[in-house]
Amino acid sequence: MARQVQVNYQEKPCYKIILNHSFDGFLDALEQEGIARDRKICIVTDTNVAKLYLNEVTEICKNAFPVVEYFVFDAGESSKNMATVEKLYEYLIKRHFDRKDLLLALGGGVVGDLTGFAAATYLRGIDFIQMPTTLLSQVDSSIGGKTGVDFLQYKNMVGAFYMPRMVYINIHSLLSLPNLQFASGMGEIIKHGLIRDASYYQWLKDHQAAIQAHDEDILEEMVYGSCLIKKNVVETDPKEQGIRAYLNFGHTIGHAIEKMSDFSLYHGQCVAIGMHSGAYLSFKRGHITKDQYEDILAMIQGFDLPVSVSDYDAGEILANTKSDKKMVGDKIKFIVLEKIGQAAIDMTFSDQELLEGIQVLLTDE
Ligand SMILES: O=C(O)C(=O)C[C@@H](O)[C@H](O)[C@H](O)COP(=O)(O)O
Repeated sequence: MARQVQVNYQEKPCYKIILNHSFDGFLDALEQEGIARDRKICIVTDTNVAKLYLNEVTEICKNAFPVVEYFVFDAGESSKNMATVEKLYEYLIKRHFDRKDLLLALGGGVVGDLTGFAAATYLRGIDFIQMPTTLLSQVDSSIGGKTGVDFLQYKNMVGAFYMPRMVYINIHSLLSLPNLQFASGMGEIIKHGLIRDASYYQWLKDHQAAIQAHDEDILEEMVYGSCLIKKNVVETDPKEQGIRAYLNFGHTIGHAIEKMSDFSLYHGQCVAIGMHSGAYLSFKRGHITKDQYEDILAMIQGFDLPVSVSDYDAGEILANTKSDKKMVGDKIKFIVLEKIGQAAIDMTFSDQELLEGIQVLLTDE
């Protein structure tokens, strides 16, 4: 086995992130973590991931579990809702899944968030394992126990903090990712460096060519580094009472653009665009220099991510930003960079300043 990261919850060991280069080590990982196998398992995945990995993972599970079921839903953010969760509940009820049984989330962020939420609520909570297959889910959404679905016009509006029993990462699955999805994950990875670790940010710059060539050892190093940063943040503040909000850098405006694009832009692309605003406003507040601001833009673009949008109205973006669930009264909980590698919460931005931060994103094309 390659590397492992222990994640604690409320200062007690809770689950491990296990990095590997195939799905083959999954049974050994279950054994190592003392996860019982004399129970039913339901693999939850989407139509895209099912084509790639469902057979392989099902065969592996059949060597360990007496009953292996699978539930496949349509790929995409449009499935991340209560209707899909209800279908999953029904599927589990019909197959007599009880409280000692297990769910396995095989896929990206939508699969992990939705399966985790179903696990948190079905029979008041059954075990689940995260098996993230996208870059974004490996470094971000599978870690920290945020589970949930979108509701009405709000992203991740209904959910629960609910910890997985294990996160099993197969780095090799990154090699089959479409370029846009790989870039989307890089958005969160760049964010990790910017908010928490300047040396990791520099490392990403220094290894850009190898990362983009998908050198598997370098990818492992990068995923491991990001997992460590995320682990550190969620251990310090598991329920987002304080510094966990730093992980929202780029998300406040990013979520608004994601929704306005009708989810045609990937999450990480929208975070990249949102980070542009965050970096710009950090520069305007005098926290970072113009050179650093420009360096951040170049870094984001260097990893094939957008820093602007066309055909959007600044006022509309602001209005959508203000409908984010993270508003405190009429104030936006905005995340800025105090310097490269250190974020801060700032609730003092006026609408005028925010509009200026949005304006820099808009192009005429
Ligand atoms: O784990 C967290 O906390 C994060 O905020 C990580 C984000 O990158 C992630 O997109 C998260 O799902 C956003 O959560 P939300 O509470 O802002 O919806």
